Amino acid sequence: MIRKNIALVAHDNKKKELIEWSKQHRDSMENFDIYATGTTGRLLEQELKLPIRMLHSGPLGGDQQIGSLISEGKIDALVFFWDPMEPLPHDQDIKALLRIATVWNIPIACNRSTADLLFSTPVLLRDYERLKPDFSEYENRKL
Ligand SMILES: O=C(CO)COP(=O)(O)O
Repeated sequence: MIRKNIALVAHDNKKKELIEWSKQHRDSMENFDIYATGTTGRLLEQELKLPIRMLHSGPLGGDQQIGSLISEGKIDALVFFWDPMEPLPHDQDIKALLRIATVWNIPIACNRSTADLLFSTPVLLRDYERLKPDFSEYENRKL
């Protein structure tokens, strides 16, 4: 079975929820290589006792690092519990991450119920072969 890569990110007001959720799904987590932004990653490592590939903290570029990995085809799913109630200094990075994940057709779970759905099926782990978007029209456009 090919190991899949998952990115986990949560804003401060959502970290508790992400940790609870990931503990609930710890068995499934073991099957993934986990990437996370700095503070989220540190907390997850403490709680799950699983290796986490830690990136920068979000405001220092972590969202952009995950976006870059997505555009290189290295992330298979994104669980991003972002905070809908508070503006953050790196709002543009957050928007950019959500955008690039959409562009590359990555499954994105932004709340617990969607994350539960994502993990309630073995599809993501086993036979899930994400349809790669066709960018040829964009790449070959005549200017
Ligand atoms: O800000 C974040 C995502 O936008 C998350 O960063 P931290 O995991 O470092 O808190």
